[in-house]
Order: sequence, then structure tokens, then C-alpha cells
Amino acid sequence: MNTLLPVAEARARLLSLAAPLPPENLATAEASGYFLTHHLKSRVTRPEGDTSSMDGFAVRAAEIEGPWRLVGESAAGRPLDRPLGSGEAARISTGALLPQGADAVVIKEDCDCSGDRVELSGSPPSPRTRYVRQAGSDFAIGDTVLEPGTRIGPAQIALALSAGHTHLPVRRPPRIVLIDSGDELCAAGCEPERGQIYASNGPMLAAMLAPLPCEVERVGPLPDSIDALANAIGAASSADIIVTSGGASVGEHDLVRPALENVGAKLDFWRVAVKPGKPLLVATQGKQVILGLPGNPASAYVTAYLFLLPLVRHVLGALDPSPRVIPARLESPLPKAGVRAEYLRAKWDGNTVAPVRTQDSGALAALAAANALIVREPGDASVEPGDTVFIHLLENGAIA
Ligand SMILES: Nc1nc2c(c(=O)[nH]1)N[C@H]1C(S)=C(S)[C@@H](COP(=O)(O)OP(=O)(O)OC[C@H]3O[C@@H](n4cnc5c(N)ncnc54)[C@H](O)[C@@H]3O)O[C@H]1N2
Ligand code: MOO
Repeated sequence: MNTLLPVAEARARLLSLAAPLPPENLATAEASGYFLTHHLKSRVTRPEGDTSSMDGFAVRAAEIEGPWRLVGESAAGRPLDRPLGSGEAARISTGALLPQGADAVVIKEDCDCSGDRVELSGSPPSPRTRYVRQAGSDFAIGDTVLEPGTRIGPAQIALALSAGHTHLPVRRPPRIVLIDSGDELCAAGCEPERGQIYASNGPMLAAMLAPLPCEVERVGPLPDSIDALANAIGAASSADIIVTSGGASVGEHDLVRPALENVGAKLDFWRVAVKPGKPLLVATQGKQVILGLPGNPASAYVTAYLFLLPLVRHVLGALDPSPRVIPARLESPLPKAGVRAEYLRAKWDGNTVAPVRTQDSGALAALAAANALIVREPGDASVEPGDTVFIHLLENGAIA
């Protein structure tokens, strides 16, 4: 138990402890943030027929030079009820079906219309079908429009509704209990005594989880007592995931491990080769996964980002639950990396990235000033300004 697990191995081990949660159907409009369990086949063809992409006149492509006789209108939702004959044009709006016999659209700006006579005043469309959306060009009935494991966001909601799905198959949101513990902690709004600090990890973790579908309950702050911790863990028996923060290290008041022992939870691993966050511990109790995050705020943040969020995405059915890195240009030099993977709190301006002024894992002002994490793999060589490093973008793509 003394060796430090590499990050990827620890994460794989953590994810293997939890199966995706049972499926349920959810109203499509409510499904933002969930992951699809099955592929989704369209119940309709879109567009159902050839449709205009512009306001103008529907005509025959073979008669693209005009002039034409105006015989009616095809509006969105109110198609023309007769076919278009030779030499005829129909006024057409964006999104309206082309009348039978029409296969081109001349835009309004390129036409003069007087009474029932329409003439070309500008250029004809090139190619002639430029403003026609072909039937089924978006998708056809029976097409798979979304794959299993897809994260449902605004565009996927619009697509699923347009494909005729009022409900979507997703996985039940996990129930997550977040426990703050430590004698030094007082809850927001209290008057801290000498040596006390405000408990902030629980609310921080809840905010990190907010974009994911889950039911979060916060408990604490609890005193440094094995019984208090064991009782809270015992009371959370219906939770899928329990997250503690603090008390994970080796101090006399670090009581998460004894409390887990007390409730009969099985320790799976303790200590990961990660900086910050080394004392991370993971245990199970039946199907329940218990994550003991380190107490230092930056350590809790980084380990939640690297382990808790992927675990939640995994039980929600994400196929690729781990956070991605992107390359970025470094602004200031970095020394050779150590034996633990390091996640430097950093500021990325869209072009270059630089570590924030302190990497102290207790420093909240520095954590809050960061919008990215620079990843330094164990043993990475020193790097100079202009070199490429890999970063995780935090929160909303790091855009304020
Ligand atoms: N002798 C050693 N000491 C430490 C080691 C070690 O290996 N040997 N590891 C260090 C590392 S790395 C970390 S990280 C910390 C983490 O320790 P714990 O998980 O036991 O956390 P605590 O000691 O309980 O608290 C650390 C720090 O964080 C504050 N804290 C805790 N909970 C909250 C909360 N809910 N909200 C805000 N702040 C919180 C706490 O007050 C402490 O200041 O251990 C090192 N020590
Ligand atoms: O590695 Mo600990 O998580 O920084 O302070």
C-alpha cells in the first residue's frame, strides 16, 4: 500500500469499481447533461421534401433565366397545393416545401416582381439548386442520428426532438453525498474561533458536479471523530458515491481510513502519484464507491477533476469519461518534472499558458485565478517559453 499508483491506473481502477447506473427514460427537453444509453434512430426524414433555404421564388431549374408567372405561395408550414407548371413561379419562404415540379429557388433580391410577373434582375443561382435543401439531406427515417454514450447538450436536444423523440434513454443520476470534516471547520455564516476556517470543499465540489446530472447532498462540517465520520458514512447508505475531503493523510486526526474500517468498507487503494492530491483514497461498500479526497482545497479540486468527475460521467454512461488535454504554448520555463504527475494551476489566455503565482495546495486565491491545469507527466524534461505543453481547460472551456 506504500507505492503510489500512477494517475491513469488509479482512474481505471476507480472506474472498474462502479457499473453504469440503471437506464430510465427522460423527457428530451430535460435531458441536458445526460448520456444516451442506446443509439437513436430517426422517426422522420428531414427535410421531408425538397425545401427552400432562402426567401424568393420557386421555379424550374431548366427555366432559371425566367421570366415567370406568379401562381401562388408556398410558406413554411403551408405548402402550395398545386404543382408548378412550365413558366410558372411560386413565392417561397425559408423552410417552405418546394411545390411539385419546382427544383430551384431564385432569391428575392435577384428578382423584380410586378403583379403576377416575376423577372430575373440579378444573377441566377449557381449551381441552380443552390438554395434547395434536398429531401433527407439532414437525415432520413431510420438513420442513426445519435450514438450511445453521446452527451446530450442543446444541439442533441434539438436533433432528438426533430427526429421525433419526446423521451430519451439515459441513466439514473447518481446520488452523491459530500462530507466536510475537520475540527477546524465552521460552516458558512458562522463566526470562526481562533484557528478555525470556513468549510469550503463541500460547496466547491457541489459546484464542480453541478453541470452533471446528479443528486448531491452535503453533510457537515463534522468534528474530527471516527464515530461522527462513521455515522455519516453509515447514514449515506443509499448514496451511490460518498466523497469525503480532508483526513485522508497520515496525521493523528486523519480519520477517514479508520472510519471506513469501522463501517466495514473495503479500502481499494490509497495514495496516487499525483501532485497535488497524493493522499487520495478509494474504498467500496457493496456497490457504493467512497472517495476520500485530500483536504487541501487545490488537492481536493484537482483530484475531483481527475477522479470524481470521470467516475460520475462513467456511471452516467459516458464512453470516454476522462478529461481531455489540448496543446498550448508555454509562457515561462518549467523545471524537470518530479516522480508524481503534476497538475499546475495555470492561466491560459487563448494563446499561451503560465502557472499561477503559487502552487501551494492550500492557496485558494491562486486556485481561483487559474482557468487551466498544465499537465507534467512524471519525469518530463524541463521546458522553455514557446515550448508546447498539454493543458486541461477548466470550467466552460476556460472562458469567463
Ligand atoms: N507527514 C505528512 N503530512 C502530510 C502528507 C504526508 O504525506 N505526510 N501529505 C500532505 C498532503 S500531500 C496533503 S494534500 C495534505 C492532505 O491531508 P488530509 O487529506 O489529511 O487533509 P487535512 O489534513 O484534514 O486538511 C488539509 C488542509 O485542508 C483543509 N481542509 C480540510 N477540509 C476542508 C474543507 N472541507 N474546506 C476547506 N478546507 C479544508 C484543512 O483545514 C487543512 O488546512 O496533507 C499533507 N500532510
Ligand atoms: O500533494 Mo498534497 O495534495 O498537495 O498538498
